[in-house]
Amino acid sequence: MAAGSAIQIPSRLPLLLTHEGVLLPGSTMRTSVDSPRNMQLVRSRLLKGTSLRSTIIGVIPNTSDPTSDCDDLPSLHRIGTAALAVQVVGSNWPKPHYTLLVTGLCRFQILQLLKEKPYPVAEVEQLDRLEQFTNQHKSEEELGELSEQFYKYAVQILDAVRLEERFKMTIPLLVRQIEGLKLLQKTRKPKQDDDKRVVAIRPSRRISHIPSTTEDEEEEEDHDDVVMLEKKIRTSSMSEQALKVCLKEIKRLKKMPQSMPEYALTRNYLELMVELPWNKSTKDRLEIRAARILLDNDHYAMEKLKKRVLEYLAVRQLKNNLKGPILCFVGPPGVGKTSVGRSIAKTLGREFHRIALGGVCDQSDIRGHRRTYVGSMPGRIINGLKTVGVNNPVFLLDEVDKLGKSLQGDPAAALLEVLDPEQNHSFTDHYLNVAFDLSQVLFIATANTTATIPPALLDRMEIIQVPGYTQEEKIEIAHRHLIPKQLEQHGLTPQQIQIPQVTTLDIITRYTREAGVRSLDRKLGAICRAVAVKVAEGQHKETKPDRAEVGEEDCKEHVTEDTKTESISDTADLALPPEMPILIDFHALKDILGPPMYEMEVTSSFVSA
Ligand SMILES: Nc1ncnc2c1ncn2[C@@H]1O[C@H](COP(=O)(O)OP(=O)(O)OP(=O)(O)O)[C@@H](O)[C@H]1O
Repeated sequence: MAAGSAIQIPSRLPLLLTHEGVLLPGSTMRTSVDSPRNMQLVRSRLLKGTSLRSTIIGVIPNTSDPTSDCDDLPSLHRIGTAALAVQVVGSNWPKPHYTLLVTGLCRFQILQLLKEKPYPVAEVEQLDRLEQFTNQHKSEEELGELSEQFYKYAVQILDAVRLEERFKMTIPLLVRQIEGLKLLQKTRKPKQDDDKRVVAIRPSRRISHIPSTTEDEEEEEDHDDVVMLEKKIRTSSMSEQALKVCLKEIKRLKKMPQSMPEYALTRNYLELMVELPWNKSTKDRLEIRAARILLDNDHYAMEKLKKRVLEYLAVRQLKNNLKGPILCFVGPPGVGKTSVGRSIAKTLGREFHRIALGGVCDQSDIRGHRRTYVGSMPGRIINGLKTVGVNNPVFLLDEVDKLGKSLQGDPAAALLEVLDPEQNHSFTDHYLNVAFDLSQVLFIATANTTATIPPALLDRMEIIQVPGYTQEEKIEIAHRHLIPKQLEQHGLTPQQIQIPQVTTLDIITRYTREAGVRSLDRKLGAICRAVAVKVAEGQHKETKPDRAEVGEEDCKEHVTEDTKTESISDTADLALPPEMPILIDFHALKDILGPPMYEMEVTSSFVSA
């Protein structure tokens, strides 16, 4: 198959021995040159100084050349490719080597090896017709080039000198290659889809041939959720303005890919809008006589406050939609301001929600953040409405005197709108961005002092002073409310503990000094705890009478064991040990609460006076 009038390659060619990759005529290959023989060939035949000489070399595939010079030349593959070096790049890292870019010209076969050192040179016979260096043989050679990665096949293609033979060899390879490419295309498809998802999720998923059931199911679920959400929006009783906004948002949500952060934001917003009690309210059960009884039962004394609350409720009963003043209970800590608020809600049969305003210094705490903010939330008013689930709860704005002010705005100013009956029917939280009617909400505020309440806010409220209690009132409160409550909390009964009024007076005068009763309540709690221990120990002694003489230490050691073995009937029989009820006298008081805290002070002031 020697070429006739076509271009002839030299009959003697220096040989480059490659061990990876096969250079086929018409293709280009980058090969690393690092064995001494190949290095020598590059230096003396291809390089002239630092520039490249255009020399044709013979590239012999499938030959692992030994790294040492002295070693014999390995056996060479019979057929090689005459090639033109296009580029040589030298490097010293990690060891001296060249990277050679060669273009295959035509096949040749070795006739005779002329020399082995310093690099092999052979007498060759050209096997392919070489007309031009470029596209002439491209169509044939492309076949081989395509399957170049199949190394062993590439060598066979190189060996197939006859065109017919070459086709026979290449076509099955090509078919395999096409199948492989098809498969590759299929597996890559979901990735492309992922990119497309940003624009439209559903259509692209349907086209995809890759079965991804779980993802599809998830999407279907989400789709169902959105449909459900839309249904809820349409059936909810929200205002016309809110409905309009929600429908617009749901339309946006449907088009939005779930991966977008805004998707979750919009969804949260819509869910809140659906959850809000736009039209849901509890029915007021207002009966002034019952209200009076309930207030009297819950709180002792506070006559002025109770009277005003009853007046307020009575007017409400007569005139339903009262745009009345906001009541603000002002008094020292622990005088029952919060608990009266709770009682009012109970009296009216309304939900109760306490909003602690102490330390709030950000306007958005009341009005919410705009939805463009990262981590935006509705304000405390809207949140409270969501929590109670009705639009007519009793909101107790606790500690209005402790509202702060900061760079983030003045929360007191935001409260003005909330508390103004003329304005609050269209209160607009920044997060909702639509008006919500607060006119049905009953606001009650509490404060320790009016001095720090902003005048504009003070102006909107009716101040009811709740003074501190007298000693007698405190004793009554303790015996009517606090002691029964503490006994219940500690699992005690009046048969187990007795606190005489003189002891209560001792606690009030010698252990507490306050206008309210919170400290008194705490001391009573401490007494109940101590008595609970005694009662528990007494029960234990009664269960095991033979151990009565045993030292206290020994008793403690057996507590767990005994508790395990005790039957319920045993404990029931022995619920009242003989020394019950435990009487709390001054000695017991000293034992439990320690020495009196204020006695010495009183005495010394008395003496000095
Ligand atoms: N007149 C009263 N009758 C019955 N219990 C009372 C009375 N006054 C206060 N209490 C009780 O005292 C405790 C403290 O009351 P509460 O928390 O309502 O005080 P407060 O005035 O709101 O205090 P603060 O200003 O610190 O919030 C509650 O358990 C409450 O039941």
